Amino acid sequence: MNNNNEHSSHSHHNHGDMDHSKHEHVSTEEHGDHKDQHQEHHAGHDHSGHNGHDHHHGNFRELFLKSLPIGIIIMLLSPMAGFDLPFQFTFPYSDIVVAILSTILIIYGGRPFYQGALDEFKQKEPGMMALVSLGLSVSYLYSIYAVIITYVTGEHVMDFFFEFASLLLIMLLGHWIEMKAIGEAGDAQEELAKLVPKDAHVVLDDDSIETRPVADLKVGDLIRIQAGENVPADGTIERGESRLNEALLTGESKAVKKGPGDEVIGGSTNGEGVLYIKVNETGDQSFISQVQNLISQAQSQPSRAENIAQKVAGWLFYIAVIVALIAFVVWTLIADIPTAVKFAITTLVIACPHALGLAIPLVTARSTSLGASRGLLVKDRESLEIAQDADVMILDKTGTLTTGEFKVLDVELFNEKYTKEEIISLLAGIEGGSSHPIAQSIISFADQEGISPVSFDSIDVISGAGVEGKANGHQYQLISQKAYGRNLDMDIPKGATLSVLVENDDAIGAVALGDELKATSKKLIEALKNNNIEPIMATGDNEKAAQGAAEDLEIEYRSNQSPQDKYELVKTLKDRGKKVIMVGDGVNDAPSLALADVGIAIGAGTQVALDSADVILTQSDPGDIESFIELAHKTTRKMKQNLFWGAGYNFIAIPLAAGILAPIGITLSPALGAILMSVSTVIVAINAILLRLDPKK
Ligand SMILES: Nc1ncnc2c1ncn2[C@@H]1O[C@H](COP(=O)(O)OP(=O)(O)OP(=O)(O)O)[C@@H](O)[C@H]1O
Ligand SMILES: [Cu+]
Ligand SMILES: [Mg+2]
Repeated sequence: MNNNNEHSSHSHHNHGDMDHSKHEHVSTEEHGDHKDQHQEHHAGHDHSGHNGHDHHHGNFRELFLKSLPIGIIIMLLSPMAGFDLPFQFTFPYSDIVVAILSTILIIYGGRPFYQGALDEFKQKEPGMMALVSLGLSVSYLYSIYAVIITYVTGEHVMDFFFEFASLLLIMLLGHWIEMKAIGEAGDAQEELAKLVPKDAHVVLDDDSIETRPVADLKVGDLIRIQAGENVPADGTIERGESRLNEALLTGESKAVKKGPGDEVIGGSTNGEGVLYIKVNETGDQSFISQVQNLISQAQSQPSRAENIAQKVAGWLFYIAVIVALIAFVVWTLIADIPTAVKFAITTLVIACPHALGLAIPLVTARSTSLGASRGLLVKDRESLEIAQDADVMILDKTGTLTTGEFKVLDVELFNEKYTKEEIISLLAGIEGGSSHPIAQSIISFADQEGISPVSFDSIDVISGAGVEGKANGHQYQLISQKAYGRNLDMDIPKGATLSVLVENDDAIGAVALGDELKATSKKLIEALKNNNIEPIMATGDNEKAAQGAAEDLEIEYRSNQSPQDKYELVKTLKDRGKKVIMVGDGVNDAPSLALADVGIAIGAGTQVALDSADVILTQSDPGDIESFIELAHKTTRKMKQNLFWGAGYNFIAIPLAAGILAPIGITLSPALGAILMSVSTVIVAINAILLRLDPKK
């Protein structure tokens, strides 16, 4: 088992490359060469570290079931530790039969352990497989030696065939159970992969249907999705209406109603209706495989706790071997060689770097899949450990705490040259180049008024201030009042966001917009305060708008914050020794998201924000920030428990196995040692499975 080292050597920093037409889609795309390296590296050892046994060391279930009869015969024919138990019988030369059966058993049933040990030595990280192999080898070889001596000298020397057989059987059984328990902890990637059906029904030109493997789908294909089927690829609905469940992809548990023109994501579940969709993305480009990439990226970064666990697990092999040698020498001196061999074997077998090696990966696997099912994509695993003792959370206002769906409250004119319609047409035109929530709101407003946008020749975004562009030979800007820098002669509606339309440095119009708090914002602020995380709202919006929202939420705030100001704010707080979480959605939040100890990009944010963030919330629900904090707390707690258990177990088990309590009559047999070692791993796995999130309120 090489769980100890597979996450060690890579830390990928990939930058996504997203199709801007679908902001709700989170995507990352690795650079070609990177990806190859990644896969190559993992080809040798298993990727997730949770199913390595089946791949590398054979199928433990089958090995156990086939080894069982041989093992039982050996145990029946050989006296345990020299004592004849009532169910045992021997006959002349039965020890020769036992020796032959044991040889078959060690070759067949012992193979996975020796192979595992070989892998471990190749990677210069001997671990549990090496220990088990040593234990098996010592008991087997010593017993063969005992049989030979017995026949050569005629004097009976005690053998360990009983111990050898029981040890091997328990090891096989233990690993079979382990594998099952580990499997339960969940593999987010596998769960996602299961969502995509194998076949798709392609509608051909003559309207007939051909069922094709999903891998053969092409962009532009028209496919039919029957009621109740899963969607095979990302696409746009051409015909039909239905409710789709995207729970595993976006965390939205309610089915979403969709009809012609709406986009559907591969992997979501179709409800009652039959849908005809045109395929937009397939394979690597699809939303689901981008999410899978993200998860695998996160899983390839070792977390802090994991680093500790790996170090300790690395030492365990040497500790166990040294203690076993000491036990052997001491027991040879105070008792006899067979006793000494027994204690040495037990010591080798009981030391389980495995529990320690799995302690953290299992919790991570569990917490990643738990997070993903709530729409929390953790790109950087350490962020869970850091967020857990955060001091401050800086929240952006627009789109994070508020809906970002602005209502146009007022359009003001400052120059007789333009009519109101012309101003609105200019506003809508210039916003065509912006991805700011204000832009979408103004464009739909113009659309509703039946006003078509002016066509702009070029548009540039002025980060944190607005947009500028050229149309009809004129230079226009749509910027905040702060950026405009002069007073305006108008009554600004209370709490409104104001943007000024400027032509050649003169205001020709202004638009006042109103936004509302999201339903769960207030609850989030309360939850943060309860968790001793101080919330601060930092917004690029004007003082009045900021104050209004902050008063409703009862939080501290900073208004008129440029991207630079937000960055400075994070920096100042960090310099003061605070752990800072930053939550944002916009382009202008990217620098501070990257600087903060934990950067959370919320919902339909921009690609830049998604790239710089450590955590991505696929929905725009502030309640998910609460879930993230809860996940951080629970994950860290489980990690600590598992680490404590995995390390503490050895602390007690190794001396016990070496016979330290023999003077007061407590000793362990190799078989019991094997049981304890398996149990300790299963406990770690079960503890990880018990990681649950409270139901979303
Ligand atoms: N595309 C745009 N159209 C019109 N005005 C804009 C645009 N982008 C920015 N502005 C103006 O600049 C101000 C600051 O924008 P910025 O993006 O920094 O903050 P914000 O996103 O509104 O608020 P927050 O920081 O809370 O998200 C806005 O309040 C707005 O007046
Ligand atoms: Cu193990
Ligand atoms: Mg913003």
